[in-house]
Amino acid sequence: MPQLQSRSLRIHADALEYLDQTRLPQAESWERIDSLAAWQAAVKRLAIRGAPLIGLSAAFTLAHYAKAYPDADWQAASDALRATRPTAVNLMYCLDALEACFDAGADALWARALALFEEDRALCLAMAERGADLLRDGDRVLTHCNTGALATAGVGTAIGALAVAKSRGLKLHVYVDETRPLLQGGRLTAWEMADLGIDYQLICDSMAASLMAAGKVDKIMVGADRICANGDFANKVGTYMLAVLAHYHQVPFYVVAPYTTVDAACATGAEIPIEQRDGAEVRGVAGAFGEVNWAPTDAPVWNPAFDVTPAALVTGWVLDTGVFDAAAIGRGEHCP
Ligand SMILES: CSC[C@H]1O[C@H](OP(=O)(O)O)[C@H](O)[C@@H]1O
Repeated sequence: MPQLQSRSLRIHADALEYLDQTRLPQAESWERIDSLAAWQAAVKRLAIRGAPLIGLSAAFTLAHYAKAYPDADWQAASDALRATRPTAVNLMYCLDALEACFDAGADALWARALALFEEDRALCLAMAERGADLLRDGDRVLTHCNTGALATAGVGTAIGALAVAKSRGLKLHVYVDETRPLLQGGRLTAWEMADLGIDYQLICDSMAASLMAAGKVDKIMVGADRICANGDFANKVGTYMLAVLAHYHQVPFYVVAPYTTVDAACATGAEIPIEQRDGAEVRGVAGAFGEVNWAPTDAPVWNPAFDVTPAALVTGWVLDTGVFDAAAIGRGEHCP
């Protein structure tokens, strides 16, 4: 019986189980993590994904490692986890938090990991409430990638706002970007929309422009992997395209994230490390549904996992502590 669990994590005293997100929606397959390498492999292939979830699962993996290997080099272990995916700052936030407890021993790491998990669960609900406050009955909302319960310890970030709005009785229609190349929208958000009973339509990323031109989108809500001190932010590739379109079509564009996604040490988006991923992800696709390659096997590929949206294109930053403009983020007003 897990001590704690979320939609995609089961936390035991000595191990972690995760819902393999590469196999959704066709299969709900739970896998076990019992080593640093197992966590790294799961995160690298996005079986574990989503900025908050990456950080939280790393925290428990490090805490388990410290308990199992009290005389090992915990800093080297933390450094190995930190290097796995460079863009989502929640990973660094969680590992920094555990490293600050090294002198207090393994039990302190475990307690800190539990606190981080409960913190994220609370942050999700807080930001979801604020995001839902921005929605109106009948709104047609466009989302990108996946920002639901699968990616966090709680109700999610942008999708959390949709879930809370639905629980308040608002009728929404959600356009779900399939989100090439790994299809987090088509596979995971569509699955979560059905689970939440929210009316939605799945679209190809290339269809978003025509939707906005037809006046069919009232708001856009996306997540974030790292928000800079000036409000620039990194999110799944394709987000910047939506922001430019939203600006042109005067559609309100919101980023929804916990305060733990804000990196005050990162002055502007130019400083965000953008993860470059294997070209095979663009030449074809694989999952529980099977595998197919449509491009020439030697087709050269450019595959950045994220892109950066400048603060000037953002209507508001919806955090657990409130809804802010770029200047307020820069003044640190979002900090609890
Ligand atoms: C609440 S998850 C935030 C963020 O993480 C996703 O990236 P990935 O699927 O590569 O882990 C996506 O950018 C979401 O918006």
